[in-house]
Amino acid sequence: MSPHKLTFVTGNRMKLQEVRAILGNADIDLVSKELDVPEIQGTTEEVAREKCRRAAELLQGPCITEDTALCFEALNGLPGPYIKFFIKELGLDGLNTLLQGFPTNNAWALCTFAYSDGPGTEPIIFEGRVNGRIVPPRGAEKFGWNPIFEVEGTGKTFAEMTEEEKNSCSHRYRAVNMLTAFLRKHKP
Ligand SMILES: O=c1nc[nH]c2c1ncn2[C@H]1C[C@H](O)[C@@H](COP(=O)(O)OP(=O)(O)OP(=O)(O)O)O1
Ligand SMILES: [Mg+2]
Repeated sequence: MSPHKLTFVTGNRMKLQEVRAILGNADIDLVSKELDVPEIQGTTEEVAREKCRRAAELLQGPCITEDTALCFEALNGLPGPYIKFFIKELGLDGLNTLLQGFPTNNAWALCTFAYSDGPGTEPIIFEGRVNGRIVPPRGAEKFGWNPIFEVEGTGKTFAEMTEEEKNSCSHRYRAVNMLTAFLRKHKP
């Protein structure tokens, strides 16, 4: 059987690297397209859906996109899909300061993949979630909020894990598995 060709539209090389590692030798030929697709405001699902619709329009073909949210329990799920702007303006220390005075630093990481069959079709959504808490930065500052997200039950931030460790328990790992299960079943 020939591998399933899939175009992943993202401007983030770290995401691409992780998705490739998670896919490993799954029967998927991942092609990447580095486009910066405009992102709307809304719930994580709305943001993810619209991002994929716009990517499919730009590409004029089928594609997948991914949107990552970091959600603080104390803030009812914010910053959520807006985490990128919060990191840019506040930094990792600032995100810790933000939670001072709140009773909990519980958080969850949410990865939302969207699959589109092409322009004009409704994207299908796959979510992966991991619980944890926001802590002062620990580990290498290589990728986004990795140093401040301590994964529940591990005592480690994502930045303190090896790539293999992170890729076998992450929000992204869980979402990719749902996507590949769908593709195997519905797009053989
Ligand atoms: O596993 C992760 N561990 C740590 N940080 C992460 C992770 N995954 C995304 N991130 C960061 C990147 C960006 O600051 C924000 C998500 O924003 P998000 O719009 O989904 O990503 P992006 O704009 O970098 O790439 P894309 O072109 O796919 O939208 O959280
Ligand atoms: Mg983005």
